[in-house]
Amino acid sequence: MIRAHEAQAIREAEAPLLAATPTDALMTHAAFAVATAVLEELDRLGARRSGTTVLLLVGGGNNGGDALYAGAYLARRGLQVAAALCTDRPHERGLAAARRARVRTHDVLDAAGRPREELLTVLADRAGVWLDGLTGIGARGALREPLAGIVTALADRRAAMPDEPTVVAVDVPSGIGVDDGTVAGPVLRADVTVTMGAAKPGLLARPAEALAGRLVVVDIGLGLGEAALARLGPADVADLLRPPLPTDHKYTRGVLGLVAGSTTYPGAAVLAAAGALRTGVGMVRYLGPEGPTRLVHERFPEVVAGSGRVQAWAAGSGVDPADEGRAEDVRDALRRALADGLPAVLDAGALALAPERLPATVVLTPHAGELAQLLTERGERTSRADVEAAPLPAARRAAALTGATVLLKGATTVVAAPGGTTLTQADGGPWLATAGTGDVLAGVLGALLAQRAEDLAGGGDPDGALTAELAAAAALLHGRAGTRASAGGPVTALTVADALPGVVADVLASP
Ligand SMILES: NC(=O)C1=CN([C@@H]2O[C@H](COP(=O)(O)OP(=O)(O)OC[C@H]3O[C@@H](n4cnc5c(N)ncnc54)[C@H](O)[C@@H]3O)[C@@H](O)[C@H]2O)[C@@H](O)CC1
Ligand SMILES: Nc1ncnc2c1ncn2[C@@H]1O[C@H](COP(=O)(O)OP(=O)(O)O)[C@@H](O)[C@H]1O
Ligand SMILES: [K+]
Repeated sequence: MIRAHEAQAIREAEAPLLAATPTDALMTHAAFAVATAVLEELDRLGARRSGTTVLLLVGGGNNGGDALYAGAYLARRGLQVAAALCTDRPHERGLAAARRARVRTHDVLDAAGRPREELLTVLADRAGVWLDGLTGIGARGALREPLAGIVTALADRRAAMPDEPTVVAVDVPSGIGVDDGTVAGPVLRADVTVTMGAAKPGLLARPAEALAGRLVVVDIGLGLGEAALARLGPADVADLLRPPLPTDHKYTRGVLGLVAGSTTYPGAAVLAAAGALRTGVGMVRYLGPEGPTRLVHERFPEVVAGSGRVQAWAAGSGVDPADEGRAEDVRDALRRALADGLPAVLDAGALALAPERLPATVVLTPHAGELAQLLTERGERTSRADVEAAPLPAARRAAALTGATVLLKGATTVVAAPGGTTLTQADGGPWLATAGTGDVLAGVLGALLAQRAEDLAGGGDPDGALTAELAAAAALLHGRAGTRASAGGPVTALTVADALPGVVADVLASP
């Protein structure tokens, strides 16, 4: 599991260490890790250390101090190091250490505090590695001048260079929303981000996540509390799955009630059923009109049609809320879930049919457009673009407004529980952006809720912490199934579902 902590929590955890250790001990530790990451990156690229020039981009805070100390290490290892001082107040001891190690320093601001673009360009062109130490967790909002202009000029330069430099960000790519993953102004896209103490939420949430490159987390010995955001790995998902026991029978493994598909969209029924069956449940009970039922049976004769006892519900995939008959089936399933205290997934058409408030064991699974509509219907005018610009805050807001757990689909999936648990998963590739994969996901999540119904039913998970982890687990299984089905090429929703048993087996075998 990767755990991310907000800037304030990092500061609070740093404070006692800063007081107890010699001056800059923490910073030199961080800087050593940055220098090591630069050397490893050069080795990976097959570049010679002695022939490489590193350009330090130095801002006025401790982030710039990290860069200066890292530059000193690199200069001692035989690299050519130049520092572009983008502030009139660089970290003093860091600057002295860099100069002692023969780092050449350049003031890239003129007397009026504006960037000397020609000098910056010359320095940028000479360097094979740029180390971004402009701002870290101390930055507030979008980068201001002169840093904004410097970053814009560098980004333009980089795009025009025949051999793009490798960009290593110190702690975070300067200018990202450290706590929420938003990108409000110019940011230099990094190939590697070396982050101190713990990951930050913005490194695991879009759009900022896409600018961070490979993530290296450096342990500097911080005693941190509960994470603000987490990302599951396969071993975490293995702990959440409930594989069958020798004593199990179909009813103890979990029965999923499925209300998906309609005369207009019959395929969704097959896809959601496939997602559930291939993830592993004791039984799927399908409720729907004759056409979709027949289609489900052609593909999955094991599905039982008609109502009966279930442990969890999945409703809404392939249902048009304007189709009154089907809408009533969704409402009926939801009424039963609420009355029986059972967990449920509400997808697609069910989102518009959801009441104002729901329990945390109900998971809403909108994509960005559907989430925008959900928020707008609850009095907070939001567009799809707004959600895409700030998916993490949007998902959290929807969880707070509805009381439900929210799984926001997209290139990175965001899961937010009303109690505050937040996870993001980025396990699949863009080939998953094809019709019907969302229906498969609803089935996968329904299966996981049915498997763990004993822990969720009857008010078992009031703040949604477990529900959210199961939703994130569903996103991991679904994403990995997408990758496995794709093998670099296109997928169809059914091939994603067909890849699930192999992914489940791999996950269960993971250490
Ligand atoms: N305190 C320490 O000893 C340690 C600090 N660490 C580093 O220190 C960083 C935090 O340092 P600071 O608290 O000094 O803060 P930063 O270095 O992140 O940023 C503060 C500087 O940025 C400027 N600034 C703030 N918002 C801005 C904006 N929107 N546009 C332009 N400039 C802006 C401020 O005026 C100030 O000069 C961490 O990210 C990490 O890299 C690590 O070295 C670990 C140890
Ligand atoms: N660019 C992307 N990269 C990775 N996964 C994606 C991307 N775009 C969409 N997905 C995933 O594909 C699925 C699409 O679901 P959805 O939009 O509901 O499609 P549909 O309604 O057609 O089934 C979701 O699981 C989503 O997270
Ligand atoms: K930085």
